[in-house]
Amino acid sequence: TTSPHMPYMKQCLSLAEKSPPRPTNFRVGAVLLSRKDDDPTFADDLILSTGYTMELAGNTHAEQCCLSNYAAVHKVPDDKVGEVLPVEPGRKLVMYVTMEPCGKRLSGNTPCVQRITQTAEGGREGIHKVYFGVKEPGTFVGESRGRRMLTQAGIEWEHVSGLEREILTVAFAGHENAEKEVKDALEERKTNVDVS
Ligand SMILES: Nc1nc(=O)c(N)c(NC[C@H](O)[C@H](O)[C@H](O)COP(=O)(O)O)[nH]1
Ligand SMILES: [Zn+2]
Repeated sequence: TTSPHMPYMKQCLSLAEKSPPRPTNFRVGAVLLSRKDDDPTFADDLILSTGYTMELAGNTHAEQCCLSNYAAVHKVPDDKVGEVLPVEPGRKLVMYVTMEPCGKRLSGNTPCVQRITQTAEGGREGIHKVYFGVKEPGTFVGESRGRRMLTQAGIEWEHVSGLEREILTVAFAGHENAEKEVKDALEERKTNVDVS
């Protein structure tokens, strides 16, 4: 039996494939949903928003577009998205993303971990958990710190395994030596198997 997370990771991968290939970032896809507590088959999930890298104008990330799209629909600026995300007893906000959210961006733009943690404000929990399909490869920022920053902010995360090769192939598509970078990233995974 495949994990119940797999359909969402595949949806994120399809979103990532819409991203214009660039050598300066990764092609990533994200889905934000509301999930009922103790709902093992996720039968009552409600999808709230989706996003992919550079979907929105400028140098934008998938998670950033996912949150920005939701903010736009609710007519608030990006930094106020926490105020319009649903807060319902017995339900939690969950984000699926093909790649570990960034804790640092070479461009200096606000990292997605910060955008995710900012959804918790004014006593609202905000995003409760993040599922991602691969750790961020070392290409731009070396050892990735996103998942550790999520933990420090009290946000749960989990690595959904099984689509690493597909996710990395899409992510690196705009890079000079994409094939080698995918191979290296997969090797990197084999050496330090811990995704903690
Ligand atoms: N999780 C994630 N979603 C994305 O949509 C995306 N593009 C990245 N990419 C992470 C990578 O670290 C940054 O793309 C580089 O650090 C360059 O930074 P900019 O993207 O120019 O801000 N990571
Ligand atoms: Zn990011």
